[in-house]
Amino acid sequence: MNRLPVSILTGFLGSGKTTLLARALRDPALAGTLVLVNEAGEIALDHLLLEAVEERVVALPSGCLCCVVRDDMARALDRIATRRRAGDLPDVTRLVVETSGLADPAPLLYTLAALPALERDFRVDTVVTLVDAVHGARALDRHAESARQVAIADRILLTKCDVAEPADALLAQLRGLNAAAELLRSDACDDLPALLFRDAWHGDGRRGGWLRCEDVTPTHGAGIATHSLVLTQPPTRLSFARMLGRLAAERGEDLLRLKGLVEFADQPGAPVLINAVQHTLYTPERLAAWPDEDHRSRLVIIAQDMPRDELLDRFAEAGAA
Ligand SMILES: Nc1nc2c(ncn2[C@@H]2O[C@H](COP(=O)(O)OP(=O)(O)OP(=O)(O)O)[C@@H](O)[C@H]2O)c(=O)[nH]1
Repeated sequence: MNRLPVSILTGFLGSGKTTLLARALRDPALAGTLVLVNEAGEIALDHLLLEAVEERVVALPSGCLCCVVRDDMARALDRIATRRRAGDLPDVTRLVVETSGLADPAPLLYTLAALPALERDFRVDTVVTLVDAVHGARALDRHAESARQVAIADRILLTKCDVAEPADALLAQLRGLNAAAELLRSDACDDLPALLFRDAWHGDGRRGGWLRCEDVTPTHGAGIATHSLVLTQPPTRLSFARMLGRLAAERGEDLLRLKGLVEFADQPGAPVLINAVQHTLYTPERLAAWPDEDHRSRLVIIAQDMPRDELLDRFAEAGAA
């Protein structure tokens, strides 16, 4: 059975997640989409707002997607997987998880990857983070969760551009937090199924779009920066795996996202797609060929309070820089 693609929809309180999801679910292309909603308040309301598809929406108990609720999430996912395997959900082809506006979404990605039972059944496709063009800058300044939601995104969607044009300062802030993500506006985005699901982790990797981002020095108070590294020497698979394992173990909290295409000395000819979120290293995937003419091994790392020199030292240790 194929793994169910999962889209994670995140964004600070009131950024427009439920509004967007209600719009998206009216699209026939998303007919087979199951939705998990996780809310911050005591009373779950969002699932009521998604009435058009209520039978497809499961509201989790209140709370953030932090350690406490991770169990509920894991249980909900496990139930979906079990029912699918039993042939109970023949029409379900995708899953959207709307996170609480107060949640750091990294633990959810961790839950999906770290539990073998879930990794077998689900595949994180895209992380979409909504940022309110009106209040977004303030949320980013005041709430670390908001910054982490942006840092972990594959796509950042600016909402409420009908009310205010996003300020240059906000755009610079977003770029400073995550130069690798695609930056889109909701008023110019009609194809919501394609926004939520585009096989970003793998598809983007093949096209290498996110690898073309430039280095960005930390401008944000939270100390989150995007580092682009080009490896000058091919590491061996073992030295690279050891180094990444150490990085994830020692600095996992601060390693928000790592993606890369690396050609190994002991496996030349094609690159391997590397993906990590915090403590979680996803199974590397060997591509059939380089996605474009650029055959340099390269990585994009979004991290908090991690000086570039520290990263360079670690890669040098693995014989890669
Ligand atoms: N003008 C305008 N209003 C919007 C837009 N998107 C959302 N809103 C409004 O913003 C408010 C909050 O939107 P929600 O969709 O509830 O936001 P949310 O992210 O689900 O909120 P939480 O569940 O609290 O995290 C609602 O009143 C929406 O109608 C937009 O693009 N333009």
